[in-house]
Amino acid sequence: MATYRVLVSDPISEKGVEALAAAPGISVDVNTGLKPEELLKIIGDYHGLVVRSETKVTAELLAAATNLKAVGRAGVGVDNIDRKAATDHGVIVMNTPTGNTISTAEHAFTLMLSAARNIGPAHSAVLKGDFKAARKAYQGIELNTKRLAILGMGRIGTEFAKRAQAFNMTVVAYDPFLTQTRADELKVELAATPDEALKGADVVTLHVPLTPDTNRLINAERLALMNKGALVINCARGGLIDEEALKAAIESGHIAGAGLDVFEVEPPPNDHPLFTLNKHVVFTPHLGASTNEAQENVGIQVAEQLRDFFVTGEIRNAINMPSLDAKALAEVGPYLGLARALGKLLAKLGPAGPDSLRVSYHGALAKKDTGLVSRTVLTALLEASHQEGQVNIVNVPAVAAQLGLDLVESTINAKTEFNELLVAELRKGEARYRVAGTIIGRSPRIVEIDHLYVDCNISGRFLLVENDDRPGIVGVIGTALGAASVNIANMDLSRTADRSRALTLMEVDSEPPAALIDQLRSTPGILRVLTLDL
Ligand SMILES: NC(=O)C1=CN([C@@H]2O[C@H](COP(=O)(O)OP(=O)(O)OC[C@H]3O[C@@H](n4cnc5c(N)ncnc54)[C@H](O)[C@@H]3O)[C@@H](O)[C@H]2O)C=CC1
Ligand SMILES: O=C(O)CCC(=O)C(=O)O
Repeated sequence: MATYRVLVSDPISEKGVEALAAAPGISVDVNTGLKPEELLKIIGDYHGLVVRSETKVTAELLAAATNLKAVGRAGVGVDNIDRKAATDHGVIVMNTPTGNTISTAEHAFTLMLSAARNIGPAHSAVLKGDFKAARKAYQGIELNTKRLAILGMGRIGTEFAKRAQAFNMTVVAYDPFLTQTRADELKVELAATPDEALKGADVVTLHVPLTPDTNRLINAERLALMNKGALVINCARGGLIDEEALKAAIESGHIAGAGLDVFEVEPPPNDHPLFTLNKHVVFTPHLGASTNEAQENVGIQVAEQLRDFFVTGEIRNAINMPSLDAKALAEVGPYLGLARALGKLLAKLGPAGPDSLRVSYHGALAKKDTGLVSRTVLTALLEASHQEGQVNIVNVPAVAAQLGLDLVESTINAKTEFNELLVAELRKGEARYRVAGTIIGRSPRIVEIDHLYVDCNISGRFLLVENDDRPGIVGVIGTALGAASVNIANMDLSRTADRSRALTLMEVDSEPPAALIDQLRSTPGILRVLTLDL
């Protein structure tokens, strides 16, 4: 069994490390706190990498990670991972979306309560002996009946809303994917835009990912839409807020305070502009997910996901390719080998520079989760014209797009003579090159080549000969193979209904020599000769 080396470069729970190390064929090194240049030196030795938010998985690191197959993020946000570079290098990126939801919602809620009641500065004042002065200085606000804007109504935003409702706050939410039905279910007002949510809000809490679209989502104009004396809570990502604009709004007295767990740059510099406003802002050092429970959840989840990926090929919570759970994998798994064979076959049969690859699914197969099967056909097709390792299941859509090759998938419930049929067709202009296969019993078989029925294994060495359908050709081929000492293991004959064309597909025990191929190609009546290594 292959051994996969996994590096854990940020601290995760011990149970997570144990779960990974116990998996067959996986060895784990825990090496946290490495400097980027130190990580760069060793990353080439690893097949898997486990990170939290400290390790920056940059394009440079990925370029050096020549053996890397998967990065597991023990947490939600993947903004510390260059997703495009990972995809281009064929590296799967997985996160653990559910393990720290409650802890983060609770932490954001704690920041809201702390900001509303000045817990941070009041605490410091007590320690400094300013008890009496602090009792005067730190009069807070009640949250009861206040209007709360939630930007990002995903897992954490939804948990925050439930807690706010228990405090009798009115909740308005903006999220491009929040429907009116879901908003009604959650008993929140649905805002059509972030501005609509912020207008007249007493508190805003952010629960969106940091992306180019959400960068500086909260700026001076949006802060101005909120009520005077409003609070700003950010337990998502620092880059969501224009920190200078927040400072100005607090200094002007329009915004009363803030609770911030995250910073645009982490760790923040000692002269961070907001640090002078520590009477108004409560800070925590990115602690949202730092509870025993959350860390155990995400540590175990990431370990199990990586283990299953390396041991069984199951893909869960991938952010750069379709996921495939154990049940779906069991259903389509037998088709993956067939898909590879069809892709390789098309690479031999098809033209250079095809326009599109159409993969269609017939019968019961049409109802299964076949995204990975289509990608497998495409990968095998493109591998044939690329250097080893250049194209794989993760980066194949990007490679195909660069080549101008469209992948078109269709599910067709029409009856065929097979219960299930996988058809792959390359198109270039009006020309079509089509192959198909199915599973018979437990055995994957290629059953069609360019509309001619065959019955052929999906692996082995083959000689394909297309010829005019006339007597004697099979004899010529057999004699030539015998003379070259190439033994025929299996042979399949097929012809068109009008008997104009015939196909002979032979599984052979050794590589047919080039001279034999030339000899067959120059034989009258033989139209095409191909060797296939499936
Ligand atoms: N401080 C910490 O330790 C932690 C921070 N986080 C951060 O919290 C974020 C949210 O986490 P989850 O709720 O688990 O993610 P999620 O994926 O369940 O929810 C994110 C929501 O944001 C919405 N969204 C995307 N773009 C938006 C936009 N422009 N405006 C409004 N909504 C938008 C999405 O539709 C989605 O519903 C993560 O991306 C991560 O950055 C997560 C865990 C811990
Ligand atoms: O690993 C951590 O503690 C950070 C968690 C986080 O920010 C996330 O899950 O997005």
